[in-house]
Amino acid sequence: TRSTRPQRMLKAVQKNATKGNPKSVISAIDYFCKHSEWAMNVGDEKGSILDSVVTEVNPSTVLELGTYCGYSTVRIARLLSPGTKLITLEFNPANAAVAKQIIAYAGLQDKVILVEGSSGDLIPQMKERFGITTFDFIFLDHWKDRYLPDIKLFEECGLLRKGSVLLADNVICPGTPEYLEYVRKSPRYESKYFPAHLEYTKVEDGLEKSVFLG
Ligand SMILES: O=C(NCCNC(=O)c1cc(-c2ccc(F)cc2)cc(O)c1O)c1cc(O)ncn1
Ligand SMILES: [Mg+2]
Repeated sequence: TRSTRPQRMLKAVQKNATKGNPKSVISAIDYFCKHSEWAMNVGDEKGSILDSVVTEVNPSTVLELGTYCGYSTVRIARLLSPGTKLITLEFNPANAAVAKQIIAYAGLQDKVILVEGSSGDLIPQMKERFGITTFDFIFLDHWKDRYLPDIKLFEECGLLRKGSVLLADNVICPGTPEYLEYVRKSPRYESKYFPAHLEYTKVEDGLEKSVFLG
């Protein structure tokens, strides 16, 4: 049967990247998406903004919602201090299987805990299953209608502390209007929009960075 787009992306990484070299894995995926097939990775333009926020925060506890093929997982994990791990949640088992192999090809498997399941089920389990008290950095890139219910879940589960940083992809395209209204109106967050474009296109999109004020 015909391969899937994530499987073709993995093949492109294995063909064009250097094992153990995260930068070459990132470049191989970006090349594949620009010249072969578009895919919903955060991409190089928004990815550079992601890099700068991760570097600024230098987090000890990290959560990513929506692994997809592991592109942003590799971008984040390559910047983490030694001994720091990131937890990434993926709902779709086929995507998780590809992501696992792409993360391993980059040599970052020891810095990543990939969990299959829905964010709504897994977020309340973070403390007991992974010994998390609070997250320093959260990257939201999963189903766009889950951003708002999940940020409320973070608050209810006591997973945010004064200064926790949430960075959300796709706040313009596909768009997360309810989430944007919530973080921009709430006195409990200091929010800032980083304008960019939908990955590999000229369509307007951007990232919203929201700092929890406690
Ligand atoms: O992660 C899960 N889906 C992918 C989320 N990501 C997106 O949907 C996404 C979409 C687009 C996009 C933009 C324009 C367009 F024309 C088509 C797609 C871009 C992006 O940058 C994304 O991130 C998921 C699955 C599931 O079953 N349960 C929980 N989560
Ligand atoms: Mg996205």
